[in-house]
Amino acid sequence: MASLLLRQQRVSALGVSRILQAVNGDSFRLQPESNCRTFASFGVIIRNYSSGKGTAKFDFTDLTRPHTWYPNARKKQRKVFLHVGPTNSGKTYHALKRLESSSSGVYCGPLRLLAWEVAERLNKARVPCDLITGQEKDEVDGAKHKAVTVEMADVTSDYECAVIDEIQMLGCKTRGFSFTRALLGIAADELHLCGDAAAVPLIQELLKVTGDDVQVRSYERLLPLVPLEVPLGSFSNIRTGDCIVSFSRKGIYKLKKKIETGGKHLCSVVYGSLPPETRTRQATMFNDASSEFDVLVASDAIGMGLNLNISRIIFSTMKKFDGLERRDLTVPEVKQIAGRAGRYGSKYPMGEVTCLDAEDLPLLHSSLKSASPTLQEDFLENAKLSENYFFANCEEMLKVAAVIDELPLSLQDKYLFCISPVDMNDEISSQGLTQFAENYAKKGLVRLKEIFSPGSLQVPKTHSALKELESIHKVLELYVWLSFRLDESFPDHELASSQKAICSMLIEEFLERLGFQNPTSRKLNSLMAKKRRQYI
Ligand SMILES: Nc1ncnc2c1ncn2[C@@H]1O[C@H](COP(=O)(O)OP(=O)(O)OP(=O)(O)O)[C@@H](O)[C@H]1O
Ligand SMILES: [Mg+2]
Repeated sequence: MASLLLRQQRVSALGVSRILQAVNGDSFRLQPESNCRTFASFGVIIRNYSSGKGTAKFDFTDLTRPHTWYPNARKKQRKVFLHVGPTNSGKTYHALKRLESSSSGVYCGPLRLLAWEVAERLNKARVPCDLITGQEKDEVDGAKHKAVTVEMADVTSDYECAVIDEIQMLGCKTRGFSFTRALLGIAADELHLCGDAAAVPLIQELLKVTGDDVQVRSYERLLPLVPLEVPLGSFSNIRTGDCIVSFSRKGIYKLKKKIETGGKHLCSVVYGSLPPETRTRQATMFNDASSEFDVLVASDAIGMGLNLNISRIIFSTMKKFDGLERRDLTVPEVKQIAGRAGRYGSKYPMGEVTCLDAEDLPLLHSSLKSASPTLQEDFLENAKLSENYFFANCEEMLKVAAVIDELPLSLQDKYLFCISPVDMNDEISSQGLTQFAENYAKKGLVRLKEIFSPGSLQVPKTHSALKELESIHKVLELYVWLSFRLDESFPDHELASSQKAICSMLIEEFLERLGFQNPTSRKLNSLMAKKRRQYI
């Protein structure tokens, strides 16, 4: 099923006075009402066609036709190409070739790293391309192309060509609605969708009603991926080009330490809560053959679309805590991660994959042999929805809603805070959000200095200080995000951006110092200092 998100205010006692907006339908108008304390009551799903003048035609229940929410896209008969196949099979490559040769276009990816990679690539190919993510806007003179994270996709502009990468994510409970919105809403003559074949039947079904012309192109892996019969066993068997996978931050640093203690390798690290720019630099260092960082320790943050020079993936575990329980990795997860090994065009002729422990090998082998389960309708929770859709998981938003519900803010502002990139499970980050929202409600102006003293940042000395710095980075990132949307009320955009950059530099400094604890020779130290200068 494809995910949808709607925002709502509860219908008042009279039943008609509260106004709702379908977020997916950018054509709808929002009419916030005062004294509305109902924002935390997401969950009841209602849609309204607002006239903008107080009188409105209501259709509270019919959510069965989301494709009609995007009139711009519906004016076109789009040519839709579905590029499907396993990882590393050239799906994105072919879609990007088409994007590059079009007169205007947009690339929508699930990760900032991917959007960044595409903007780099197009600009290098002399196709000026803007980079737009929730937190950054890098505009290039004369650009007719954009590389964006899917949440930033614009459904009001016209493009010749659009690419939505990792389209199977439209089934994702938390972020899927943005993929659904992009799929139904982008007004492009040609729409290229790249991803897992598991999404084909659902997309064909969803696009039956749009009048688009849909073609499927299947790809084969460009380099073989070989599941090994033997586990890694000992860390002394680690070699250049290895990527060892762990799903916890703690686990990642433990592995890094173990490998570096051997004195032969230095490890780049990539995991979700690292600042994105740090992730990019760590990945770049690993990819650079002249860098001493020849081994990667990563979480599943590397699992989507990224091109890394990995020769062998080693699963340190086949279990992952998903917020509720520690469970086995799913077939698509194993395939996505394992598929990172053996990048076409790198120096490795094939990819290999294994586990640290022999007991995990059977699950690895069986997962790689299994077909990914197709995305399909598995429940009809709400009879008012068309059977191909389900509602987005709003849990994270509800946590924010609960915090800001009492504040005297307009519905629009409350909604903005609800969709902001805050990690409410992180104490510092959630305190940051609360304070921003409170100060904004009180004074309409939020100065960064009120909650943060510039100049106070230092290289962390302990893991808990590192964690704190990661959280501070999140708060600064939140400020930058808000400053893009409420620029007059959050005027310290430059300061927040520069402090954010310092934060990630300090984190990287810590990561590099970790690498110094063990290396054997002075020569290596001076090499590292040189590298560090290069990457700063
Ligand atoms: N025909 C080609 N010529 C040259 N390079 C190619 C070609 N096809 C793919 N590549 C390169 O191979 C690598 C993998 O391709 P790509 O990223 O398109 O794979 P993908 O199928 O999208 O994988 P994933 O599922 O991981 O996103 C990239 O570095 C890409 O530039
Ligand atoms: Mg890809």
